Amino acid sequence: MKVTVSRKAHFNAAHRLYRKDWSMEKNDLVFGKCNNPNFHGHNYELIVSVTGEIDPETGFVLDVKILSDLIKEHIEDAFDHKNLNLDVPDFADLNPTAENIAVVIWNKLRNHIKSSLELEVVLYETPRNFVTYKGN
Ligand SMILES: Nc1nc2c(c(=O)[nH]1)N=C([C@H](O)[C@H](O)COP(=O)(O)OP(=O)(O)OP(=O)(O)O)CN2
Ligand SMILES: [Zn+2]
Repeated sequence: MKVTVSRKAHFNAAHRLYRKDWSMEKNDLVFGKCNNPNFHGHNYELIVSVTGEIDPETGFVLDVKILSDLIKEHIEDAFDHKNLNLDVPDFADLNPTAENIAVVIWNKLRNHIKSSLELEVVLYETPRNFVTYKGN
């Protein structure tokens, strides 16, 4: 019997969507207002879910405090109030789209959660736009 435990988190960050190897015109065409050279920001909402068997001794799939501490240390402290393009090395050469941010978050957390547990990341870039990554 598998159960899913989820934790919500939040970070505020700036970004610009563009490719360094494209002209301004092409970036404008593809990324529109998201290519603003002066950046723009989002209030990102993150839901991290872990699925697995309940430990019969503790009644936990994973102590949600452990999940909360992992998200704070590896995601919130790294991304909150940062410019993703300029301040976060993961995006030095990777466009900080919601898709890429979700994959980066998943990879950062995966190493710290035992492999028998499934991991899913849902990232809301705006209240209406969100992406999901489960590692495949
Ligand atoms: N597939 C993706 N498409 C877009 C992404 C993305 O990460 N993945 N990102 C953006 C921009 O970051 C943009 O800032 C999104 O904001 P906005 O268009 O303002 O958001 P909304 O759709 O919620 O606003 P509306 O008022 O509903 O237009 C664009 N595309
Ligand atoms: Zn944006």
